[in-house]
Amino acid sequence: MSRQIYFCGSIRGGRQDVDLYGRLVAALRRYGTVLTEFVADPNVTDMGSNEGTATTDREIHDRDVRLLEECDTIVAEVTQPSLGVGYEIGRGIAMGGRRVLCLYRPQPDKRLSAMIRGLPPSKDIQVVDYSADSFEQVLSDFFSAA
Ligand SMILES: O=c1[nH]c(=O)n([C@H]2C[C@H](O)[C@@H](COP(=O)(O)O)O2)cc1CO
Repeated sequence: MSRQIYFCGSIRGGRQDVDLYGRLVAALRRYGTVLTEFVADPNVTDMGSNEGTATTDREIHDRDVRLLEECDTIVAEVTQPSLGVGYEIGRGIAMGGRRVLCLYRPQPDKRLSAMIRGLPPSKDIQVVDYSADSFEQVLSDFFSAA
């Protein structure tokens, strides 16, 4: 069976990076099935326009926890801070058995949360600094280490 990839990106935390999310999701499709393509949908706004099957916040939460249970790999773009993304990463790690790649674009005057940067690194849990032009190599390195 192909890899089941849960992609996380900010929605209500701000949609500044939605185009990059689209490029990441397109690249991730080469490595497996992306369960959360709606995160990269430019029609989904921070004020909550509907993104498919779930309409209420409870439905969104329950569907996403179910998808987290189904996935074997979590890839999170963590540059734009998002409560939901932080929750998904923590909950996914607590489930155990999932590989996790957090992607961060360093910027002046900002620091990534210690609760993400401080994750104990391993082959299966990585927090990587990257740029919008360099993610292909980062993804290739992460998935080839599986
Ligand atoms: O409408 C939604 N649909 C949805 O799937 N999410 C999930 C997936 C994203 O990786 C993450 C974004 O969280 P937040 O909205 O707090 O930035 O939460 C979050 C929302 C809105 O909070």
